[in-house]
Amino acid sequence: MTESLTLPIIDLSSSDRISTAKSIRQAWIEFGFFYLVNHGVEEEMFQRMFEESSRLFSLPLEDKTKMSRKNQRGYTPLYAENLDPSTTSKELIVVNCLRNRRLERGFLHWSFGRNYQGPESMAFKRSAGKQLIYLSALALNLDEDFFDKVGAMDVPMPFLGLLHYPEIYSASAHKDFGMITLLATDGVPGLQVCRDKSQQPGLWEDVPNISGAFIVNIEDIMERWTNCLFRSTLHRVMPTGQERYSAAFFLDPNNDCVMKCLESCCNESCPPRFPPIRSIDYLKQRFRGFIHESEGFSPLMLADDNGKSM
Ligand SMILES: O=C(O)CCC(=O)C(=O)O
Ligand SMILES: [Fe+2]
Repeated sequence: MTESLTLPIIDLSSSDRISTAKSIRQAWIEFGFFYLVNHGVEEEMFQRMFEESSRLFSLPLEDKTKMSRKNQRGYTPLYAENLDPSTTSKELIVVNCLRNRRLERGFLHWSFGRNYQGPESMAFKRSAGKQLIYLSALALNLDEDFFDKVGAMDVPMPFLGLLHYPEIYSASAHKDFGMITLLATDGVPGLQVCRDKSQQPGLWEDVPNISGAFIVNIEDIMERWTNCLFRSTLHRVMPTGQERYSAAFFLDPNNDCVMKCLESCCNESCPPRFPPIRSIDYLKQRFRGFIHESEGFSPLMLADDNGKSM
């Protein structure tokens, strides 16, 4: 039987930012995951977003295919993800949260909470994602605005992935590629993490949903930046026989930001493990081969802020 994991709970509304940053550091070293509460996005917005997601996924396949994935955004059908061909992979719709396209506009409120009054860049400054970036810098003994100073956040790349798992569908074991993920689920179980990927067979633990909380995890870019101090943890979604909806807000640095091992994460006895690399070059390497290039379905490309592929 799979055990349930008790992840730490981080309260974003706490006025003691130093203590919050310490708890985040501990959580990301130990688990790579935590629950985030009091983050400013009301439960009612989660509800509205899942209703809208359900409406979109129930459209006929030909309508969904018209939104086929291009430049990192749009519809990815069942089975198209290339994580593990032996499993039944979910369908998803990816929207870029900092744009004003018709499909994307409706999700801005959800992504940014009630603070959203436009323009999007202002809303982003107050979003839970941005606050987490500030707290992560503090957690790494850096200036709060460190990630602004290195140009990671001047044109951030936040993508909202709406995910749909029909009854028997799942997501195979993977780690996320970017910086930080904020995940909301409709409460149907299935998410599991494997804390020690070297152990064979791996021990998978359930991550129960907490109503109204985000499940937040570190992604590979942050693991690399921190010289593996913070853990990008292997996770998957198992089929439960119930239809399931979730939404993942993937926060990536600006494409041109160069990720160089953070000074607070290396020293003579622990030298940098990875050479510096531009965020876009790293992500391109990682995304290559991730999506099947089937007929009528665009190969995955990364886009700059004007929607041009790079
Ligand atoms: O649906 C979930 O609970 C997890 C989704 C996920 O891990 C992902 O999209 O990267
Ligand atoms: Fe993931």
